Amino acid sequence: MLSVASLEKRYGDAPAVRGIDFDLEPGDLTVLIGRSGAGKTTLLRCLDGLERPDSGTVRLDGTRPDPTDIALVFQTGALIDGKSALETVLDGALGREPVWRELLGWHTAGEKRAAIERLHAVGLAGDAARRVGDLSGGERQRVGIARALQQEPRALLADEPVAALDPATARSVLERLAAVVCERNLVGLVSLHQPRLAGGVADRYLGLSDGRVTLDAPASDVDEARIAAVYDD
Ligand SMILES: Nc1ncnc2c1ncn2[C@@H]1O[C@H](COP(=O)(O)OP(=O)(O)OP(=O)(O)O)[C@@H](O)[C@H]1O
Repeated sequence: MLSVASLEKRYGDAPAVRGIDFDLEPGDLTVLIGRSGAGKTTLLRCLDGLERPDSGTVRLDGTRPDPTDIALVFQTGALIDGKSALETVLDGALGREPVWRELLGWHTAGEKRAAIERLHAVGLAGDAARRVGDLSGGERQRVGIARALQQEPRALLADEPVAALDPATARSVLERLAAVVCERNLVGLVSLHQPRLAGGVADRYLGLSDGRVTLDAPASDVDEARIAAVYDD
């Protein structure tokens, strides 16, 4: 379980997130919603360790997470166009393999097998050799998810991973995310600009308004009015 308690992050004097408390169960995909500036990215970056919170705690199953325990997928995938899909996924093992091996691009047979399996999990097994720069937006995002899985995280976070995609492609990427979170029993937390896309894939909703949690409920208890209230606050 990912447990967040009393999390606060300020930029200068301005609080970006404050008094954040929640628990997320593995196997569930939680959709993080809130207006622009509500603090979604800041929260995800604090969970991933890219930002240091001013106060509060983040725990995975009761202990402080290791750097590789929590993976974050970015909006544009943050991929290098010239690399193949397979090479990109292999990069996800950075931090788990010796630095010299990463620098030389040497990977063990086991890592390569695992990377192919992760491409398979996101529906791209046949695209391992393709240049990332030649892939569609949805395929790139799925490579980004496979790379995050290669990190062997216990929690998979994504910051607006489908913002640049058309609705049908966005939906299929979210369905893949939900599937890998469920199959691998990961904690899943994904921020979305369009909450409508979450219907049917979200197990839980977490809503932020002005840096505070104003919605934390299973999807079965959340209707359009509760979602709208997060944006009205
Ligand atoms: N590096 C930074 N320096 C100063 N202020 C920041 C920084 N990053 C975020 N903020 C501020 O913190 C608040 C929360 O921003 P954040 O990016 O977390 O919101 P968000 O919900 O992700 O917004 P969006 O949906 O537009 O991406 C905003 O007021 C923002 O201006």
